[in-house]
Amino acid sequence: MANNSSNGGEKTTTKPPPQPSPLRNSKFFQSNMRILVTGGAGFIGSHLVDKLMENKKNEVIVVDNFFTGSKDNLRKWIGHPRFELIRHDVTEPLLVEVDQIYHLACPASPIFYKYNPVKTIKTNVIGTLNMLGLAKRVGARILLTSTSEVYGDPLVHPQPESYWGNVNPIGVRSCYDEGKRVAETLMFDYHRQHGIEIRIARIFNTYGPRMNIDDGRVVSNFIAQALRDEPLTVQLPGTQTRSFCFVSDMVDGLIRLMEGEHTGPINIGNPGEFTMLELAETVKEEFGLASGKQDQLHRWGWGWGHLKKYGMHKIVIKHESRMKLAEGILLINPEVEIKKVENTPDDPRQRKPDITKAKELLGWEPKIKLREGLPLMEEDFRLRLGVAKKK
Ligand SMILES: NC(=O)c1ccc[n+]([C@@H]2O[C@H](COP(=O)([O-])OP(=O)(O)OC[C@H]3O[C@@H](n4cnc5c(N)ncnc54)[C@H](O)[C@@H]3O)[C@@H](O)[C@H]2O)c1
Ligand SMILES: O=C(O)[C@H]1O[C@H](OP(=O)(O)OP(=O)(O)OC[C@H]2O[C@@H](n3ccc(=O)[nH]c3=O)[C@H](O)[C@@H]2O)[C@H](O)[C@@H](O)[C@@H]1O
Repeated sequence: MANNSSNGGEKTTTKPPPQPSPLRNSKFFQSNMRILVTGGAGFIGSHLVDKLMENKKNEVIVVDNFFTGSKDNLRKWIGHPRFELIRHDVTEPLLVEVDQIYHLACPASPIFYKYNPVKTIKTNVIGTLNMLGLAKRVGARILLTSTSEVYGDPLVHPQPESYWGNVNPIGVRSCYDEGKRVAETLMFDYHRQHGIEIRIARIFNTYGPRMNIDDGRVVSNFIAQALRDEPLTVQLPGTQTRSFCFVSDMVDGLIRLMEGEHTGPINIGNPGEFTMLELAETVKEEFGLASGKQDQLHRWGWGWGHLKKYGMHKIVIKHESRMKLAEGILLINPEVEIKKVENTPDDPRQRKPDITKAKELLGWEPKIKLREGLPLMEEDFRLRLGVAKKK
């Protein structure tokens, strides 16, 4: 579409979208989808690589600077003929022939992204610019893992994608929150100006195996503290809420978004909302007893829900815990303390995704509840911490 600038300057025309490489129709392309995963050595990225590699038609290239990720997360793929790992910082240009780009490179834990805020915003802005430039050059479809932090400390609850957010532009979290907002802006500008195929996922709090044990995020903190018999540190006020999505559900959502026909942004998260105090209590309950508490109670003919209804479940937990402690099969001390500690500035007070779009446009919704996901993460942490189950 031509448009005349108001001062009679040069006519500007929007270039036609780049045609996919003619090689795309070659037998080779049809037999192999080449996928770049930036940040693929990280928590979500390494689970995404596992899933992508299950498809024998996929070739996966991971680039990562190992700031928060680890080669250990990818050890089972190193040396595999359809897999390549490149140490590369996305703030530097990259040249690889690929068909799809999952752009996950960015430290996710507040402790890490606040450690070097200038680098964090460079990664989000320059890193995303470099990946968009690559997508334009090779005609690749690109997915950005954005975040619920683009809503800031939301005044609308739950958060739909149409909500523009309530973000502090100069706070200690702005490197990440505003960095991701600019990344989204760049994605849409390349889409409108150059016809790049884009996909934007707004990821909500995700947890699961392979999270960094000491990366400071709440679920990893509580589980590591519980296993080390340390107090669970609830940051004030403790009534702030989050909604937690298990990593396998998250990966499923990302792949559906990439393979689908919608640019997004689309919220991907679990609408199950908890306060931090409730989360701490859940960790205590779930880990205060080894598995089998449900069978034990059913043997007694008591339904867990029945007990909870009359508030008796806490008495049973204490009783059961003391029994199992004696039997030496307790995972943690059920009396582990919950300690309230100071919080950091601009911590959002509430967060819950409206996932209507994900359901309707991607046919996706999370399957794993928090009480099902936590034990899967506890097993991973126990093994990595070398905390043997007592029986
Ligand atoms: N986990 C969550 O709860 C969550 C929530 C919302 C959004 N996200 C987003 O999802 C993505 C992955 O998050 P995660 O939880 O796996 O985090 P993570 O920190 O485990 O993984 C990020 C990966 O990116 C790499 N990386 C960071 N900066 C880089 C750079 N400049 N160049 C190359 N590699 C770089 C890290 O080394 C790491 O391997 C991030 O973009 C994050 O913002 C995560
Ligand atoms: O889902 C999201 O979009 C965001 O979720 C997290 O950000 P945040 O929710 O701040 O993550 P946590 O550090 O896990 O904090 C969650 C809540 O737990 C509290 N918290 C944290 C740690 C702790 O030990 N105790 C505790 O109560 C925090 O104050 C906060 O209210 C991720 O770190 C971000 O990368 C991501 O973008």
